[in-house]
Amino acid sequence: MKALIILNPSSGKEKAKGYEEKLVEVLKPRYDEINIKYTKKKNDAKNFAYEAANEDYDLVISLGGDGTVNETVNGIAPNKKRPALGIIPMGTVNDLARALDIPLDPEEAIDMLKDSKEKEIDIGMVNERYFTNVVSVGNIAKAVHEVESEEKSKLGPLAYFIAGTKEVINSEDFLVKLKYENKLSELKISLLAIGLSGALAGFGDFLKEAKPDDGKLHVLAIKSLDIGNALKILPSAVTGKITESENVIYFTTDNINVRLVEHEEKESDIDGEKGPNLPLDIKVLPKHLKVMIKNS
Ligand SMILES: Nc1ncnc2c1ncn2[C@@H]1O[C@H](COP(=O)(O)OP(=O)(O)OP(=O)(O)O)[C@@H](O)[C@H]1O
Repeated sequence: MKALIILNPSSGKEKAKGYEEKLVEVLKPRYDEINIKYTKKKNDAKNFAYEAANEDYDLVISLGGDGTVNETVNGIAPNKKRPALGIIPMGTVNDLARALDIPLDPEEAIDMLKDSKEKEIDIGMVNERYFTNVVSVGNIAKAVHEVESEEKSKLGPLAYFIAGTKEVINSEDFLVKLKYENKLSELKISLLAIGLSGALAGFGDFLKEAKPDDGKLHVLAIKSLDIGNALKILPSAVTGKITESENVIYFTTDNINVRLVEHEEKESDIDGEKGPNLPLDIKVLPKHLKVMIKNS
């Protein structure tokens, strides 16, 4: 068994390297070959993961923040034979770790690997890129990623929603054309989020219906929002019933095309990073990625 650790020395306020030794010790009983590669710049993690898949590695561990996880997934995903992904979260948001209940404390995440199992999860493809959590159009995702971690752990989904709501209210509506499963709809909205799991942009249990391996894209569109109807949505968001709210359109599909009707340009956000401008072609790749999770 072969494992590769992709370590971003700049992650987690440059603390990532401090976890290297412990991680190697924990992997030793299960893996007879363990290698470490350090990233220096953009796309290193993606290239290292791609090479590892072609060199028959069984496991690739991302020791870094969400940027490193995203690149690692983008390196693993295009291959026929795909190593499992391990996540030692060193970021501020750690979306995928949150969604899969992987400990957010790096020490605990390393300890988890002593007794872990592989889980196959869906990932998505948007234009030529892979994503693990959510593609959004509108200002909400940016806002969500700006919420302080302390606020997050105290308030949970509520903190995200409040941050998001502020941005949604301040953002301009836009007209989109959605094409999915032979249906065509034109909507005036202030936010569109297309996600794989319930942790839409870190919303925790925001969408109770969504499971990381249900083979579906969960499409959530919020119609024009003012303070009044934002406050109406709030209680349903906290209880995970946002889809029942009258200002929200929610459906599932396995692929969708999103284009603008009036605006000339609008950019997307993919898993908290800048994505391509619209139009977007999005599809789900069911159970395409194996991730190490708690064995319980
Ligand atoms: N040795 C390095 N020094 C500085 N930057 C690096 C190095 N290696 C990779 N990077 C850059 O680090 C970024 C990814 O950082 P990281 O994995 O910490 O994600 P993040 O999204 O910044 O995390 P978060 O915002 O959650 O803390 C990428 O843009 C990559 O180009």
